[in-house]
Amino acid sequence: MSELKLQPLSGYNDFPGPVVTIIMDGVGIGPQDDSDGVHMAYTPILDELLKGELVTNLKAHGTAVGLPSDGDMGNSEVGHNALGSGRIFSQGAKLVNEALHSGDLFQGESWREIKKRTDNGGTLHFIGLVSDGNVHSHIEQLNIMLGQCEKEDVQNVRVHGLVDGRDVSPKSGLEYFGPLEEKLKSMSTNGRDYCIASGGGRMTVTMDRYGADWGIVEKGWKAHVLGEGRRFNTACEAIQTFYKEDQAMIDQYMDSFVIERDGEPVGCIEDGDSVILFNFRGDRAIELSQAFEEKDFTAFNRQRHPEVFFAGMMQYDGDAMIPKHYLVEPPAIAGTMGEYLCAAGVTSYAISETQKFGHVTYFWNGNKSGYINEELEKYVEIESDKVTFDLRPWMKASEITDKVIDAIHSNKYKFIRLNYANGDMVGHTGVPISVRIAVETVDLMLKRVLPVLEKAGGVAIITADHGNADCMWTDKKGERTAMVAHTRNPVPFIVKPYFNSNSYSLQHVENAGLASVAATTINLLGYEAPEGYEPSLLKLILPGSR
Ligand SMILES: O=C(O)[C@H](O)COP(=O)(O)O
Ligand SMILES: [Mn+2]
Ligand SMILES: [Mn+2]
Repeated sequence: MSELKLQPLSGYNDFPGPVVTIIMDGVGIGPQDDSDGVHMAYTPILDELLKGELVTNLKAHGTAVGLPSDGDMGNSEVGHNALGSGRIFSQGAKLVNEALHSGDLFQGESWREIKKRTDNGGTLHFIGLVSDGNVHSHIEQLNIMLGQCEKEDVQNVRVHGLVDGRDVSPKSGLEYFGPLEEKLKSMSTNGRDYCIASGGGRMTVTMDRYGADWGIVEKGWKAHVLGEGRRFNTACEAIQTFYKEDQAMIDQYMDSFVIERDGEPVGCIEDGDSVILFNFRGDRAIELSQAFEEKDFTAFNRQRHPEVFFAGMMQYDGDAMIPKHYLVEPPAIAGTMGEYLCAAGVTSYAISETQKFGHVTYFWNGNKSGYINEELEKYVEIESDKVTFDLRPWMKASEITDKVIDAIHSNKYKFIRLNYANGDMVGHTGVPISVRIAVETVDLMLKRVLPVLEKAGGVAIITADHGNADCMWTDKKGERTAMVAHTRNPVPFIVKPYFNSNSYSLQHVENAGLASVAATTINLLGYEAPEGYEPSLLKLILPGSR
């Protein structure tokens, strides 16, 4: 533990209230036109805060958060990893690419075990998100693995593909499933039999997170494992049929589908088979992993629990070791801010609603679930509604705020962090009227929290993990397409102190990104930032030094 010791910040005077970090999920700084849902919303509080002295923009995408290139939009995982760990780690998207291109992945124990099973007649099933969104998966990574299967002459391969439309454009499924089905067909020579076996929209089928709605995983289990769901001859036929039957249908909400051949599901998962969950990001991969791995599983009735070799693209939870087998070693995110603060005896409080609860705990703590030190920390989850959030854009922001106000009043916590999910979760629906209400909700919450913090004599840090609401549509030759994915825009960074014991100025940091928030927070709590952390965005002005 000794290397986790924080050194006191010289010249620092303590103040009575807490440091409160408010993450406005998905609220980036956009083009300030009518496609920008943050700009379009009525946000008097945020507008005023942005005029303050301790205000800047932060990079929240691409290499600033450990993604392969600056063409990659940010996301909650990499954003909260950076916020909580104060450093930039090469993330799943990048690590998997490296392991695939070097071929290391195919030398690993998991791949070799899978090969043994397929040599013994087992089918290899790939389950995952079929798109190039690069948030949870990338189709090119699936393609490389399929190429290797062909090269190693794996006989039977089935793909259970989830339709995206959330990290990519809302009705783009055929652009990915068309070429994939073609590719699988062309690989089916010399006795090989490769095809898509089942699938469905990612928000309806399989990819639930944080236990928000296990029914989603059950639906996936039924389609992928048991072969239960509406039958089609091909995945493209399924997608086209869903579009035809409902003009308003968008990919992420599609029902499950099962591909049949000669009247039977073409790819149920059976004893002796292998399964690769090819998503690299953990939050929406953990529940399916548990369904495959846990002996005494109670979240839903599996009906049948096949004996398979199950491997994740990565290990999704390093503490709980979920899953046991995986293809690529995840980033080793140690020495997080939470670990340092616990070692220094600093009390903290983390809160969000279900959809983002793991973001301020699990992602924040370097993809580890559970408390670091239960005596010093309190984690609170408010149960999210089970709807598409265009229907309830206020989400649970008020309930979160009530609790935060209580936490400030209690005087028990020196550091409070919270995530308002609205800008992001509603941003993903692409419904402008709802996005506007979502952003206005967050502004109203600031109006509620800040006066309480002012009374307590604390300091607020207000920022976001990436953009989303800041772009609601794209316009091509006068035709608007809903933009439901995250953006590559910077995010606001605002420090609002309500004390007069210290005085700060902004410190210029070249290419400042989200990872600098941790050092800043640790400084505000009275400590030097740990070695290796990205530089703080604030400078403490010592008396007489101005
Ligand atoms: O999982 C999701 O909802 C999206 O793919 C990414 O959103 P998040 O990174 O904000 O969670
Ligand atoms: Mn987010
Ligand atoms: Mn999002």
